[in-house]
Amino acid sequence: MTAAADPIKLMKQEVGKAAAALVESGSIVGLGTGSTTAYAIQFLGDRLKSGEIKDIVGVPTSFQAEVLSKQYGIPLTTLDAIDRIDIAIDGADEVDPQKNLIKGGGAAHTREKVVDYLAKRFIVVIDAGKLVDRLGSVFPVPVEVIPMAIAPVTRAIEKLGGKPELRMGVKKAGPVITDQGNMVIDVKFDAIGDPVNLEKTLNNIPGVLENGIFVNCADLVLIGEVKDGQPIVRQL
Ligand SMILES: O=C[C@H](O)[C@H](O)[C@H](O)COP(=O)(O)O
Repeated sequence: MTAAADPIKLMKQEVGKAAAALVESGSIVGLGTGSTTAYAIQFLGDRLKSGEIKDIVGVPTSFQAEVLSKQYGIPLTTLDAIDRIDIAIDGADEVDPQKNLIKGGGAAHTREKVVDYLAKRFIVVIDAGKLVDRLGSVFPVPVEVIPMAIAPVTRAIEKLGGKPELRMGVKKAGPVITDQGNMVIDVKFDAIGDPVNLEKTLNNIPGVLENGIFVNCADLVLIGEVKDGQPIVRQL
């Protein structure tokens, strides 16, 4: 007897495949972080290996993306060696109807923001469970903070009405440390009425490096769903 396929995994695979299919030969590709983007990187590597596309080069947004890209044979570069990113593929933790995002569930939002905003075309890959009417409904906003400023930043966030929580490691004692050597405060807001302003306000607190609100940057959101037992992809 075979085990039933995990529907979330199926949706992520399907949406990852759909995003990888949008990459053309000769492209410089921003490679996002997380479990959904991991499938896009895998399928992109498959297309390269089979000769379906050629001459692509990737810009990874995290150590995870770098390791996966190497595993799947995608050549990599850095931002100082290129003058454009043609397309970026990245996941999200929440997406609202205006295609605004909360990202950073994997603590990679700072590098992701640099790469995703630079891309001429930014494709977001999610499963249907990430769609919300209003940002902040479920997921807290990740805020990357330099370690010496954790206490004052926490107090400043409380004054804004947020409920801050220092992100702790799993299978590691103590806080999560980002690829930049910083910490992450996850901030729960009751509901985010004005994501444009909240993004700026959080980034204006001294000691904050970057937060996970991404506004006005996603060009296309690919949503994985399961319909009649089959995974499908629709667009927002
Ligand atoms: O820091 C991580 C990223 O922003 C991810 O893209 C985001 O958390 C979504 O990840 P996943 O596809 O694993 O849900």
